[in-house]
Amino acid sequence: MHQLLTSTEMAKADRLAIASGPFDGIALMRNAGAAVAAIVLERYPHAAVVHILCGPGNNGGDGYVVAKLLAAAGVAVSLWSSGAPRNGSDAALAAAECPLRPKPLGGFEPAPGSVAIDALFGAGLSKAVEGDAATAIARCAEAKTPVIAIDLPSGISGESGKALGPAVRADITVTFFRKKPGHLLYPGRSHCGETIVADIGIPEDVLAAIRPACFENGPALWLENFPQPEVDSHKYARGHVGVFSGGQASTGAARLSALAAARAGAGAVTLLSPGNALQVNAAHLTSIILRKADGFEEAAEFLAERKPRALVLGPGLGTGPQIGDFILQVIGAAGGGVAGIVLDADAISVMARRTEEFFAATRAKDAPAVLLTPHEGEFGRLFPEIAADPDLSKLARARAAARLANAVLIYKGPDTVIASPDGRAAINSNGTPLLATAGSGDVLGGIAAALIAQAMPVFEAASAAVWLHAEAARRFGPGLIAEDLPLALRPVLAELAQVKGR
Ligand SMILES: NC(=O)C1=CN([C@@H]2O[C@H](COP(=O)(O)OP(=O)(O)OC[C@H]3O[C@@H](n4cnc5c(N)ncnc54)[C@H](OP(=O)(O)O)[C@@H]3O)[C@@H](O)[C@H]2O)[C@@H](O)CC1
Ligand SMILES: [K+]
Repeated sequence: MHQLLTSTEMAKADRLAIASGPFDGIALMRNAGAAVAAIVLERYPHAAVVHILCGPGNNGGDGYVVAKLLAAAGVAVSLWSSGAPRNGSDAALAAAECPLRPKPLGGFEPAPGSVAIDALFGAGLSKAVEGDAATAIARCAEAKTPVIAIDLPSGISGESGKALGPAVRADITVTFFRKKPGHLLYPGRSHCGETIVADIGIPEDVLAAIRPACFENGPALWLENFPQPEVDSHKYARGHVGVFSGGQASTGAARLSALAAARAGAGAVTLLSPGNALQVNAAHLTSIILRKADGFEEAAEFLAERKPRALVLGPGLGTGPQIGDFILQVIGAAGGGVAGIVLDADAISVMARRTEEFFAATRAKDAPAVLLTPHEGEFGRLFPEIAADPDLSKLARARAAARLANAVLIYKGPDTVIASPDGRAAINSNGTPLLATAGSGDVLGGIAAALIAQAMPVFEAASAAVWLHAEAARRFGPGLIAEDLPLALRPVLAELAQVKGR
């Protein structure tokens, strides 16, 4: 259920389902309407009136089916239409099968104690909602009428989650077969309320032909690749992570990354510290290995001798010009042995001043895989043209940036998007405002590095890290600070290990 479908992919699912039978278009529409009607009866059994607002397309068609079924169940139904469905469409058939006559939408006023079904626009939304439909949306909001949206809250793009003008704020959104990106990307997500996915008889095997490239992030996406330590595994076989520390006044961020990497299962973690910060790092570390690395030569010695599988560069590293040289040199030297380099925080800000050299390094033939973890501000600095394009959704921005940088991206925010240069993307849905705390990003980088070091492919490792990080925060609850996150991973990891062991 974790695949997210674009409107083109959903239309293909529809066509393939009709071709394979037994349901034709109107039968799928009847199933869709029946699913919505069942939810209305279950959730609002005492509604005084159910207002059904139908648009001119097939979303409206679903509404006519709901009207017929609820009326047959003895519910007081009031039907409103913004225009007759096109002749010959499934919606026209559904309207013809409905015994109720719709009233013109312009006269709609929600009655006290009523519930509204939003069947105005769904996948076919093509422009901003205006006129009677916009007025109807405003009237529901003013009267605080509970709204159940069919497929999408009208006015929200299923593709981008953007509001094209006025948009319904639903309490429940019932969509069909699979969610769409707009259910998870903001502001769409906040317009959906609870999103319920209903089965309308489209067979699962249509997905093999559609090959969706976008997913809701969760264990279903990556559990297969999630590391499980073997009984006889050696600590270095469980993956060695190297984390570069900043100077003596800014060492904490790297230590948070290092500790998180250790908790996330890296067999060994080395903190590479400038000589002037060894004392302060040593005073705070126990199981983490500490090694002096002043400048590139000593870092290169570490790479050659200890053969780490993953590196974290950025937290607390500083933003001086020599840091930029250092990062480019490490990327250049890491190919072959290192499976992935996580570049976060200061590393992103520094590389944003040298994008040409940076992208040349990440695109080089033998470059290690790179994982970038920008928040909104860092994204804007590193990818200014993509960030400034008003037509792109967050999903599209993440994908374009991943392609440009030839890197996996964790584009952070309340709807974090993980994107791979191969076009795959995942949208995270278990985020929590608790994660908006200093040092939380450092922990995320460490978790991702640990999973890469344990042989998880970088896109899957990044997705798993984002999910684990949020899950740990949610379960810990209020009062969370970044120091708590590594230990808070433990119950989440234990549960995953149990599921995987089954
Ligand atoms: N695919 C499936 O498997 C299944 C799909 N099903 C259902 O079908 C829905 C998709 O139906 P759909 O394609 O007919 O699109 P829909 O959203 O009804 O709107 C299109 C109409 O609205 C118009 N219009 C658009 N925006 C407008 C605006 N702002 N202001 C004014 N007009 C506007 C647009 O006009 P046009 O752009 O052509 O000028 C066109 O006339 C889907 O969401 C689901 O509910 C289910 O039955 C189960 C199976
Ligand atoms: K709708």
